[in-house]
Amino acid sequence: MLVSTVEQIRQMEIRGAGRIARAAAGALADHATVVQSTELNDFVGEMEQAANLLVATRPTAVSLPNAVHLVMAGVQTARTLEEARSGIIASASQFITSSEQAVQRIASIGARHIRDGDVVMTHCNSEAALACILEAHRQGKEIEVYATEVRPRNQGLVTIRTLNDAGIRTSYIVDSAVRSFINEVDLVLVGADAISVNGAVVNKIGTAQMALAAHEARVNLVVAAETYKFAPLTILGNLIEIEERPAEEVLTASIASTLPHVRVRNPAFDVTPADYVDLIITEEGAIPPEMAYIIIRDHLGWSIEQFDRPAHGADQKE
Ligand SMILES: O=P(O)(O)OC[C@H]1O[C@H](OP(=O)(O)O)[C@H](O)[C@@H]1O
Repeated sequence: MLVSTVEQIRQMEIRGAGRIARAAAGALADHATVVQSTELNDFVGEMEQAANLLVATRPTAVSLPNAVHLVMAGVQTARTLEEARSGIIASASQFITSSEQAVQRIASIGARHIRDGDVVMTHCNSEAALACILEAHRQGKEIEVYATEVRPRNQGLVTIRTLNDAGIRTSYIVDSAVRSFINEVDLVLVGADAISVNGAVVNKIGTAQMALAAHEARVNLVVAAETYKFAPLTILGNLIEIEERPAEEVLTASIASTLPHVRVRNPAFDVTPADYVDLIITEEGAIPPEMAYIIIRDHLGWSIEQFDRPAHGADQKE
């Protein structure tokens, strides 16, 4: 299970920041039950190796290290192997349940920000953002969605399938058509893979240009994100790593081999500065991006005081 989960996350068969986090928690719980060690130290070592393997699969979605951190939290202080094992299993199950509840809570808070008659534009396939749209629809609001294609992995297909199944009128557009349609839109609603202490939002590549278009057209941009999408280490000025994926996702190897002077760049995410974000819907409530530090301090338990060196340049640069 550990090896297959690692591979599925790497290959994006399991994808979406929340789903990745829950899959990692589940894989750790499963690994804790199968590890053969008879000594506490060996067990802890094996589990830490598994944790590192999971965290290394995809570098951007901070939900992954946050989930692993929460699941592994008690392991260092466990007095016996059994205590360490049961602690991991319990924390993993607690994380999975609270993550699912967080999405439901975000749906009900987010739906309040979608009005009857609204046209909503979304990008990529975010469970949290879609939950808000589905909940607004369930409440009987007449809404319409513009969903992008999301090159190169086409996650937009998953989004339009979900919207179609719910009976929501949807326009499917190529990524480059965002600005052409932004004036027909009342609200942009997207998810997040990571949110920095200064409120910058890291999400699927193309989000930042959608945000720019929304800003220019004076359309509000709302982000739906669980509190474990906030990145504690950005307090120290650490930047969130933007994953660059294989060239073959963009250009087939057979075409690429005929173009020796062409290099493909394939970043999976981009950074939307806080200035372009109107609201972040978390399970704890809707907050302005400027309140990101409060979430990191009060809900993830990391505060600036715990570090012995001062924070420096905490801006997430683009
Ligand atoms: O957690 P939820 O809201 O489902 O998704 C959050 C974000 O995770 C996805 O990343 P990818 O498709 O795994 O690269 C998208 O960028 C999406 O907006």
